Amino acid sequence: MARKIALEPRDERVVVTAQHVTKTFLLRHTRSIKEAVVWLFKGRKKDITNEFQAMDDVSFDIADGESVALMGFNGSGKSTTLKLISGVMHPDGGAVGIKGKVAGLIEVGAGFHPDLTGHDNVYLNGAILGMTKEEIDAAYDDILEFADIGDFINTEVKFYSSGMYLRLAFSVAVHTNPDVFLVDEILAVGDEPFQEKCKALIRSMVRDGKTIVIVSHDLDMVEKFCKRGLVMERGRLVFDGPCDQAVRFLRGRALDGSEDPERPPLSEAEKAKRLFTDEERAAVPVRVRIGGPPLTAAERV
Ligand SMILES: Nc1ncnc2c1ncn2[C@@H]1O[C@H](COP(=O)(O)OP(=O)(O)OP(=O)(O)O)[C@@H](O)[C@H]1O
Repeated sequence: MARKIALEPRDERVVVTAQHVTKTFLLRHTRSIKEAVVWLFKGRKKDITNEFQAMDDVSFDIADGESVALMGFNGSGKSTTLKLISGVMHPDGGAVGIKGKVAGLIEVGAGFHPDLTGHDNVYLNGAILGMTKEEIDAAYDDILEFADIGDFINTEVKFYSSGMYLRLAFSVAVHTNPDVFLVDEILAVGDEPFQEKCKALIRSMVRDGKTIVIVSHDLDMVEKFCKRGLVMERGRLVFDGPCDQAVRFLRGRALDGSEDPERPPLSEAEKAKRLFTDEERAAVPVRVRIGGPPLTAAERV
């Protein structure tokens, strides 16, 4: 469970809040025995581990019924953010608050036991996600129908393909009827018909006003599904606004390479190819403060 904090009474519609969240990972460097001996004899000068800040003072609120896309380049901190919301990970600093039941697909098969059959895992996973036995009994046929894995339901899940895992895990998660539904990129391992089925389901959830947070690199898809977009960059939240603007912002970053600290300044020809002019960037507000004075997109670029 995520650390519970008192949600600000200023807006009771808020169902997820992240306040000044930081998360640091310890990176261990593997060394050969020879390198380790040299390291010992040289007085253990350089640390054998170093820290990596995956989330750096990230704050946002998500209101009931919002559909939010969490975007950014590889390693920007999206999955870590989702894990903190789901409660499988805790922040080092700041706080994450959740109102209601959270479920979704963060890692395919997380919560599945490899030696149990699909059937037994439905009950195990359903219980982990907060369902009672009666609720699972009532939803069981629907779970099976949506997963559509036939007789494999009676096979141990260690023999499943990754797509079968996804089908069953997604189906259980959906049928827990969560208040906040989280979806990570993992839809990618399903075949096309199943992906379409999931997308149709997500679309209907959005229509029904369910709170959804989607992490995806499929910008066309998230633009269709989500009203709001958050863009992360090296552990920081750099954009929070309408999803179409967030997608343009991210594509602009990809084109002008401005997220790469090693990159030399842009040539005039490269600048001409950018989606956003400097004036347009200045006009796009960054709604979430990242500490310090209020920012505009132009100041961040
Ligand atoms: N358990 C962990 N231990 C060490 N480092 C980690 C751990 N989990 C994530 N990281 C690091 O934190 C950073 C952010 O990872 P995260 O998975 O949140 O990024 P992401 O934006 O989801 O990336 P991608 O688009 O590639 O999935 C990465 O550099 C990653 O290597």
